[in-house]
Amino acid sequence: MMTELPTTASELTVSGLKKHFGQRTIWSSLSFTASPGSVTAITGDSGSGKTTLLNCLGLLEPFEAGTIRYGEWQFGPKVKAGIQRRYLRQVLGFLFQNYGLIDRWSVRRNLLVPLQVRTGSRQERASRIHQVLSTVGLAGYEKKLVYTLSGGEQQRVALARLILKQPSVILADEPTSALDQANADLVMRVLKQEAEQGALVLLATHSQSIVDQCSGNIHLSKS
Ligand SMILES: Nc1ncnc2c1ncn2[C@@H]1O[C@H](COP(=O)(O)OP(=O)(O)OP(=O)(O)O)[C@@H](O)[C@H]1O
Repeated sequence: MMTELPTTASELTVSGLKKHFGQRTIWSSLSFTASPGSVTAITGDSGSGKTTLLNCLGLLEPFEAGTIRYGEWQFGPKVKAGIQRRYLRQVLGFLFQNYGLIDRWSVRRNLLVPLQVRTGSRQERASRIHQVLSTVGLAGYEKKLVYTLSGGEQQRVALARLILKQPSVILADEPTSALDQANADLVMRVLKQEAEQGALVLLATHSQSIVDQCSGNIHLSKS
C-alpha cells in the first residue's frame, strides 16, 4: 500500500533492467544499487544508453523487464499513471538539458511550482525564491520570462527549482556539458549539497573531472 507521507531517504535498487529499441538491445540485465547521500556518475560511450537509463529511472521511458525499487515504491515494466505521477511529484527531481521549465512563464512562476505543496505565506515563498535565486547567481530575475534567458541562465533556474523541491532522487543528464567552468562548478556544488542533505544523485557524464567528484560510477557498455 502506497502512502502519501513524505518519502524518507532510501536506497535505489535496480534489478535486471532490460531495454530495447526495436531490434537493438540497450541492456539485457542491468542491476545496481545507489545509496542516499551518494552522487553516482553514469558513464559509457555515446549510445551506451546513459540518457535512456535516466529516462527509465524517471519513468519517462518504458522498459521491458526488471524492477526499480526506492523505499516503498516498486516499479516493473507496467506502471500505473497515478502512481507514476505521485512518484514524480514526491520523489524525483530532474536536471535535464531541456530544463523542463515553462518558457512563457516568469522565473518566479516557475519556481512557485515546487513551493506550492509546502506551507508558508506568500511573503515566505517570495523570500525563499529571492534567496535561492541569489544562490544560483540570478538575484533579481523573478519577473523575467524564461524564454528571454540564455541557456546557461535557464539551466540555473532549473537548478533553483531543484533546490526548492529538494527531491530525494535527482536525475541529471550531462548537467554541466553546456556550461562555463564557474556554472559547472555551481551545478556540482549544489548536487553535492543536495546529496549531503540525504538525496541520491545519478548523473550522466562524459567528463572525467566530473566522475572524479562523484562517490560512485556505473559504467554502461555498448551491446
Ligand atoms: N526513442 C528512441 N528510439 C529508438 N532508438 C533510440 C531512442 N532513444 C535512444 N535510442 C537509441 O538508444 C541508444 C542509446 O541512446 P542514449 O541517448 O541513451 O545514449 P547515451 O549514452 O546517452 O548517448 P550520448 O552520450 O551520445 O548522449 C542509441 O543508440 C540511440 O540511438
